[in-house]
Amino acid sequence: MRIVRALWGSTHPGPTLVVTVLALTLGIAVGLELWRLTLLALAVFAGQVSIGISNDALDAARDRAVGRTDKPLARGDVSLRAAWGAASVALLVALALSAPLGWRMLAAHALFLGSAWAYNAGLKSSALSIVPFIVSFGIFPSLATLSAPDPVFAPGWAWIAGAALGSAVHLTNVLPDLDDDARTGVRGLPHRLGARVSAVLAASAVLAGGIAVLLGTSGGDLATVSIVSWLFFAGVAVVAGWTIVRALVRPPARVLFRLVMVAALLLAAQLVASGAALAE
Ligand SMILES: CC(C)=CCC/C(C)=C/CC/C(C)=C/COP(=O)(O)OP(=O)(O)O
Repeated sequence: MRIVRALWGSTHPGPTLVVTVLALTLGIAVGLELWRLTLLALAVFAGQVSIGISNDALDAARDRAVGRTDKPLARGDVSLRAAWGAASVALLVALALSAPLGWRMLAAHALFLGSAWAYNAGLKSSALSIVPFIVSFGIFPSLATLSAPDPVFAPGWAWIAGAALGSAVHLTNVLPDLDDDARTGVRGLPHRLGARVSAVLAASAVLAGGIAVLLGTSGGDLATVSIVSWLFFAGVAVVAGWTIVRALVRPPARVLFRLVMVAALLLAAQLVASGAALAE
């Protein structure tokens, strides 16, 4: 039980659940039948487990060096061997569950996972650290549309919204860890840009993503945008705008991280609210 709890704690439970729920809601929005929806959600969940645990396994020595007590592997609650075993099994399960949904979905999910594992394996410490987030989250809406009986890639605006969401997640996820990372030599793009520029870029990306959804779903005719989509977009615009102003006029603080996360969640909700347009 202790091992299972430690492994679960190493999956990055928050992002694992959020990404799984996002896949599920996009699947519902594009009208997948129950068995397809179930496979999609379980495959994405297993993939997230593999990404999260392998990330902590690769970071264990660094996390121990800076005394990260929030990391079960750094605390020694579970062995590295068990972690690698769990991450490998989860990866295989993710691919095996994707296969019945068709080879296109399998290939897209393999790209999503390969890009995320490449981040864990070293890209996180380079100036290209944002690329896996652009690639993985860019293709993410297509995991739902490619799971349909008539598989299609999601439209361009959904790729833009996904990539914007991924960029914002990366640029802000590392903000609270900037000092620890500097001590252990992790220098990704946000470390090079600094907290203020990263927060402004993240909020701008979310805003651009919101505009892409608004224009994309309506084909440029804003009169056809539903009231729900407008409300989510208004939320995105207000929170992102506030974040940008706050980052520019006051010293960077943890509140920026929370603000960008709220704006990113509103963008995800806007994307899901416009989900029916994904399958058109
Ligand atoms: C990479 C990628 C495209 C993932 C897509 C899905 C996603 C958001 C997974 C969350 C787990 C993760 C790799 C967090 C970043 O770790 P970190 O090492 O930067 O930070 P940490 O200190 O929280 O582990």
